[in-house]
Amino acid sequence: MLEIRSITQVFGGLTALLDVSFSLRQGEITGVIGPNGAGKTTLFNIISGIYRQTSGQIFLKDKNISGFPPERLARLGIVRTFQNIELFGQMSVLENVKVGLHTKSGCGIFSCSFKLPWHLAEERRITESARNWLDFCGISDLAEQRADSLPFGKGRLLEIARALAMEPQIMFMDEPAAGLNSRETQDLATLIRKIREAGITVVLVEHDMELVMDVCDRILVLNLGEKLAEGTPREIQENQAVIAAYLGEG
Ligand SMILES: Nc1ncnc2c1ncn2[C@@H]1O[C@H](COP(=O)(O)OP(=O)(O)OP(=O)(O)O)[C@@H](O)[C@H]1O
Repeated sequence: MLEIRSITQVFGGLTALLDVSFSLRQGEITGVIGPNGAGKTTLFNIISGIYRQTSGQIFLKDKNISGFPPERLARLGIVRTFQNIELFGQMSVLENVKVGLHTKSGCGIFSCSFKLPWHLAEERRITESARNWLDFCGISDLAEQRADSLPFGKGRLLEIARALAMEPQIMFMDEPAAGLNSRETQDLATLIRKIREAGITVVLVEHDMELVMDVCDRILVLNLGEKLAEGTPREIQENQAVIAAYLGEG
């Protein structure tokens, strides 16, 4: 469904990605792994419209989406979460999710404040939908709390709920397990599978190998900016080049 064709990214004299190609399959969880500096974040930043690649193209189904900015990609159903959680701290948990829904509905926060009948109905629909996504992520009991009062792990779940509220086709998650304890990481694995069951294609960059091997259907391995391997978790764990470059190091 999403196809990356020969992506190269050069920063000054440094080639961060060289001729990387791969395809995402609909409804699968794909992991992107590799040693520090392998180019994982750069690839994510290109696919999510933050960087413009030096060369190469990205296709969503048959549409060339190379160079589309993040808002336009979001409208096409491509959303991402960030490694550093970025919430509206003074707003409630529920309001944080509603912001994403307002952006999508065209019923802006200001126009909704006029409280015309259509807007009231729309506001109710948005609140209900936001509550459903909080429930989906297991944090509906925190709906009225201020976002900046949440423990770190719950903040991560809220960020995921907010991204899901955009109703993505593809969700990119940048190190979702970073900073989580082992219990929270297990719950995250359950949530990621649930996201796939909801029909959303998931891509994660992640250093937690246990999580990656546990949840991913396929894995892309980058090393020094190049594609080193691609395959199922078992194939990757048995791949000699991957063991030598990466998995063997621990
Ligand atoms: N904006 C930038 N300007 C210059 N060089 C950059 C920039 N972004 C990344 N790089 C370089 O590109 C290479 C790949 O970095 P990248 O952050 O994509 O790797 P990574 O696989 O995500 O690493 P990590 O696991 O440490 O996050 C590195 O050598 C990095 O220093």
